[in-house]
Amino acid sequence: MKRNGKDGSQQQKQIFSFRSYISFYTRFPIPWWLFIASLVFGLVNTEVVLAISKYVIQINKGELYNGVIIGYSLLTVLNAVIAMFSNLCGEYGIQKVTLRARMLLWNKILHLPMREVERRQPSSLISGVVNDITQASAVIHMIFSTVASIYGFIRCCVEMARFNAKLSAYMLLLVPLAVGVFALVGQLQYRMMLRRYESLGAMTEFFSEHISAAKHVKAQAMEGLEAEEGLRAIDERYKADIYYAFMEVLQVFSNTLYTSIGSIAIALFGSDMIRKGQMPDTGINDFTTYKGRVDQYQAEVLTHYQTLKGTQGALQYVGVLLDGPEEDPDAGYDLPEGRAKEDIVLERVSFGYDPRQPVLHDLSLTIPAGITTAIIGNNGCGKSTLLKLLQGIYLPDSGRVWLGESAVDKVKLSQLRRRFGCIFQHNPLFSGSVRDNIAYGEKGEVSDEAVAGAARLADADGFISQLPEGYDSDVGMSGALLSGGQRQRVAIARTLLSDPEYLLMDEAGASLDHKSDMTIFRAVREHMKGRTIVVVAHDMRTVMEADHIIVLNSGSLEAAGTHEELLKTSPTYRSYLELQGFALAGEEAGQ
Ligand SMILES: Nc1ncnc2c1ncn2[C@@H]1O[C@H](COP(=O)(O)OP(=O)(O)OP(=O)(O)O)[C@@H](O)[C@H]1O
Repeated sequence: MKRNGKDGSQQQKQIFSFRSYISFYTRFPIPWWLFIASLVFGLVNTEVVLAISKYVIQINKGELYNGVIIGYSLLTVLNAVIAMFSNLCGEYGIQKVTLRARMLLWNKILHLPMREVERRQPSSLISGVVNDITQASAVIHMIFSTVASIYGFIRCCVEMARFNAKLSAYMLLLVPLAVGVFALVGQLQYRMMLRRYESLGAMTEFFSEHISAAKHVKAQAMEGLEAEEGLRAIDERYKADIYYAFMEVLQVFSNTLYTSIGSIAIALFGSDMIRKGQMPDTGINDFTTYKGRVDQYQAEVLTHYQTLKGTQGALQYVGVLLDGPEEDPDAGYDLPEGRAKEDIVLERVSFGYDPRQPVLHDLSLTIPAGITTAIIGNNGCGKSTLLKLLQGIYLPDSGRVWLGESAVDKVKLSQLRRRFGCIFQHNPLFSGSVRDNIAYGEKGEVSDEAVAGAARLADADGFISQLPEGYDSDVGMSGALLSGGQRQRVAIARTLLSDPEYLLMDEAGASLDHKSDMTIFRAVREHMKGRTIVVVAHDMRTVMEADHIIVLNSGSLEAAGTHEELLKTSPTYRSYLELQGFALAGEEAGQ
């Protein structure tokens, strides 16, 4: 299973350029002042470090005066304090960047077009918000640290050159070697990091999907097979981690090797200079003190480059996501005021989740305002898809959906969707109380009476009042503490509380017993009297209660009309009635 959707990561590697990577940081406010403060502390600390070096050289020479010891001690403490403040500001900045980047990503996910949401696995999106985004701050912090490190590098080089210009010149000749090695390792770091994050995403996807299906795994005794599948997901991450660890070892090795080459060069050239009397006997030791500082700052600068490349790999998925399309629910025209007085019209609508495989073909039909319309058809013929097009969850590939005079693809989606209430076969509940779930989506205070009224309409108040804490009872994660039918009633109550102008019911009664299904359906119709209801149902008793019936056949319109009309015009309709045991006498059907 591949993270990053069906297109795989190859395509995303091409899209997420270095420029996109950098422009990621223009998408949210960055607390520059914290990083600047961290930088200033860092620069001051460089001076303190240099001053300490001078004391160290004096101590090495045996100049153990009180002033030297006290100065060395005070500066060492000062160094620690300044470093603490520098880190404090930097860390605070990092956490702020992570917070803002996370919010940015969450908002993006909320506004992804449905096609995009489905193209990406939910767990990949979760992994983006939870894991990947934590890398976002690394680059900002690194920019400032790099400035401090470059400053430190130059200052230490100057001091080193003052101490011994000739030996320093030899050392600087080694710098291009270090740059080359670190650049190579940086490129590797990018690839390894990308692989790590991809495998982490794939592993998260695997476990979230398979753990949530634990019941089915047990029921079918598939533990053995699942163990093998799980091992494959774990193994990918294991390999990515191994490669990354090797790369880190390589990084440390190249750093040590570079430092060792420097030390050997100092020993060779330094001893020669001592022999020729160009340097005091303690010269190598003193020079090494400066050289150590130079190496430290140089390694910092080069490691920052590697971090930059590594972060590019870590943010690849997030970056491509942020660069992708977005739905603006407040763009477009205002919907005219009015309550359910407008027909919904589909005009030559064609649509496919994959445009190469259309689900709806050139479909034209009218859903009359103010009455109940039932949609029937075989499994997979496109009934639910049609409902999604009505609310602009998807837009047609061709043709148009109209709400009265308003084209659905031109109006503000936020206004359009608020006019619709939807009850599906499976409705998600959220962790929290029954009351919270019924009032979900309502702005402002919702009275207990309004919540109870909606629950009564959905025939839910009976079971709710028997729960240990009534309306305050917890429904569990995704409503797991309630039965399927109870969850459905809570969802129906929630939809009715929102008092929609158009109600879409997609096999809403499937998890209810027959009696409750009809009782609730009738109560809902009574409550919605004069408003538009569109119901997708397989139970012909429900269908026959509708005022208008649409029969779909493989994504096309077979027939539309009243029960009596369809008995004459739709073979599919007649066959459904017969299959469910309704006797067809002439043009009438009765049980
Ligand atoms: N999110 C999706 N991505 C890709 N294909 C989808 C998606 N949802 C549905 N389909 C496909 O579109 C077709 C129509 O599905 P739809 O759910 O609209 O059918 P339906 O008539 O409501 O079926 P049922 O009676 O079984 O609920 C099916 O072939 C289905 O596989």
